Amino acid sequence: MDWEFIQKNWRNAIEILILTIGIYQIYRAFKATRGARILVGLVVILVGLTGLLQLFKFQVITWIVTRAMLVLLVMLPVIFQPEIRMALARVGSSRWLDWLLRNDSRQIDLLESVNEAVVMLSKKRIGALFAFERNISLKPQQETGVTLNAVFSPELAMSVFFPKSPLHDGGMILADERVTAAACVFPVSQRELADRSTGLRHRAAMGLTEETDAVCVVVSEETGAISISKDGLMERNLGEDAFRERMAEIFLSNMDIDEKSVSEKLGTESRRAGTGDGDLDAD
Ligand SMILES: Nc1ncnc2c1ncn2[C@@H]1O[C@H](COP(=O)(O)OP(=O)(O)OP(=O)(O)O)[C@@H](O)[C@H]1O
Repeated sequence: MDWEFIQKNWRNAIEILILTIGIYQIYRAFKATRGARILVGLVVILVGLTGLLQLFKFQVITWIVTRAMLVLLVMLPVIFQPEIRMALARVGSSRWLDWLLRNDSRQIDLLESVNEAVVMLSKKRIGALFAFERNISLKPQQETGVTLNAVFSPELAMSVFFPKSPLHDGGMILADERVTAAACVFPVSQRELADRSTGLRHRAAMGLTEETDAVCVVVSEETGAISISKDGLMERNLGEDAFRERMAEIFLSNMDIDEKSVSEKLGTESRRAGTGDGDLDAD
């Protein structure tokens, strides 16, 4: 490799690198979504069709396919609207931007109340589903439930999810440090899950986090197990400490270390004052 070769080709190398990173990032953003399969299907059909047309040189079909591709190009943003929204939201919620848009202490307080509520629900084996709105609005899901617009408290969560309460069926949505609605219906994940026993509450959490950047917390009615769903994936059977740590990681990752230690302290104190009466069970 001589100097002249490098001088001639360095632009190409950078271009290839940018394209590779770009394509990989698009693949990563789409990977966990339902649109991924449609996209792979479309690419396979297009590559196959183009290969065949090059081989046989059918003029009329080539003309039709070229025009159809243009129409498809216009349709793509419509077909992939949820995936595109999610991909953009992921860019928007990257750690760098989070760092710029710091959280305040209200979020620490809310998180502590949520942790306390979830642990209480788990110990009493009361099934619950919480969704935390982030960058993508959960307005469509809110409209399926009952608007509350209330300050969150563990007592409110217990009352809402208490069996036979009028609002216990469905999920509670939290946005801007408030409870916006309860008894909301979330989209149920259609993914083939290895574990066929996964019930509707857990599937609804995964469905919502597949389609939006929300984070869901599920308390199993059957076992009391606590799970967190993010990006369409489910972290199951988190013990009390693991759950608190994971929540802090997700929601407070952009905070200063001393702010975090304040919240950890709060967590320890409220754990000592916990009102639950049983141990967590695994699924
Ligand atoms: N689409 C949905 N959106 C929100 N909540 C839902 C949805 N579908 C079901 N649920 C809630 O899940 C409850 C049924 O849970 P199911 O027993 O099927 O789930 P599960 O994941 O096995 O949970 P558990 O471990 O608590 O039994 C319903 O009573 C309802 O409150």
